[in-house]
Amino acid sequence: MVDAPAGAALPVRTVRSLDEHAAAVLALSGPLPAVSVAIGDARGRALASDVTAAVDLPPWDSSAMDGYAVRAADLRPGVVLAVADDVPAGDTRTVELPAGSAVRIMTGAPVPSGADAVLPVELTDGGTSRVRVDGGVAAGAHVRRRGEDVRVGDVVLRAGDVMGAGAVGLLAATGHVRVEVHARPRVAVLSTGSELVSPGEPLRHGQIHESNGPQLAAAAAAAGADVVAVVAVRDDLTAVRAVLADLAARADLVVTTGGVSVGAYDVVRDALLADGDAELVHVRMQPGKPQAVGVLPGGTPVLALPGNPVSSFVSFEVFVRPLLRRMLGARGVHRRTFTATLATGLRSPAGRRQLLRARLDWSTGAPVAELVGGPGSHLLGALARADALVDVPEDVTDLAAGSPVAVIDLREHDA
Ligand SMILES: Nc1nc2c(c(=O)[nH]1)N[C@H]1C(S)=C(S)[C@@H](COP(=O)(O)OP(=O)(O)OC[C@H]3O[C@@H](n4cnc5c(N)ncnc54)[C@H](O)[C@@H]3O)O[C@H]1N2
Ligand code: MOO
Repeated sequence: MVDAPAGAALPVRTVRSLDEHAAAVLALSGPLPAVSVAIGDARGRALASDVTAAVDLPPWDSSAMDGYAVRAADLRPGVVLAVADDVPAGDTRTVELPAGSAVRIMTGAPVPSGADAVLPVELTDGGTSRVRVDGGVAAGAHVRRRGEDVRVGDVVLRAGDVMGAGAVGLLAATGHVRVEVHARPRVAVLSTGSELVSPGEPLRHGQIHESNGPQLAAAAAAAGADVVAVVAVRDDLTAVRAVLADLAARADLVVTTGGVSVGAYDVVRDALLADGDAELVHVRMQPGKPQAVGVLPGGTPVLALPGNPVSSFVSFEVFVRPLLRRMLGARGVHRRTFTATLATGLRSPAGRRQLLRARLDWSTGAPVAELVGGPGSHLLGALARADALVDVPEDVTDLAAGSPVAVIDLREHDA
């Protein structure tokens, strides 16, 4: 289906649903090539290959308590055992437990051979040469067996896992110094508009501060990208073409905002049609209707988002972020979604899937979505408060307070 604006000599647009456009965007790239990184730099990266354990965890039978390594059968209340040795954590000797005695041991120290349990110090008089037993424990008590957690050769992390703090700890514990991950996508952000001035500069009538660039750069970095450029240019076709060519040469993905609609000075649209292999799209969504997708000369993918700040924010979430996650090599590229209860009623345009900013209230235990900021795509004031997007299907025009709604969770999660 195409959308040809009446009267004007404007280029035709492909009309698509949000899901159709998201699929077209995801087709732009697969995961980037593998690189090796130190485990200290692995957080937020996706593994390019499975990781196997290089050691057992625990690597040897280990005490879970401060106390005495014993044979459980020797324990009777009131019995006194000779303390044959003292094994602190870090003791690398191979110690043996003589018959009828105890070895003082600390948490994390290797259990002497011959011992089958650790008697916590609280169940004794704490003696250092002789120890009085005040209670008993069963065989196996407080002993962490070699390999009970992880065995050498076990696959502990899989290709496509995005590593959080837990994964980094596991890599270190299982003996890894470096891991193979996918390269971070290098992203260049281009804002267009002659009305844009840098934050901090005084505003003349007709001017606004450039906010999409910093906003998208922050979102891309949070998604795991390496933001290599954040540039703003005037609505000048020659300048936009030159900047796009420069950015294409240094990035794996170029993201633009503004100038993609039907205006007389919508220069991104014109630059992409002049130089790129790109498609102008009318997406049946609100906000985010005008989009373009394609490749720049040299093959660098380009996504052109609408200029309204909320439109670019939402478009990033549903189009750019999944592509970045795919390039990063993540197995799951989409945000978590779940059902929440709508706090207030809403209306939505027929034939456009609406994504409304919301704040989730968890105070009752189940999520309640409170809309923030209104439907206008210029309403930045409440954007920082939004931690979810309420997802209203194309054919739904009215929802009453208390209705169940699908929400996209915007909060960051590891993995
Ligand atoms: N006649 C029509 N006009 C418009 C239509 C339409 O279908 N017919 N669609 C509207 C919709 S929906 C959107 S969304 C916008 C998108 O247009 P552009 O992508 O060409 O964006 P601009 O016109 O350049 O800017 C829109 C708006 O956003 C502000 N802006 C742009 N860049 C930035 C930035 N980097 N930082 C902050 N704010 C920015 C800009 O000043 C405008 O106010 O088109 C509608 N029009
Ligand atoms: O699609 Mo525009 O993004 O509705 O405001």
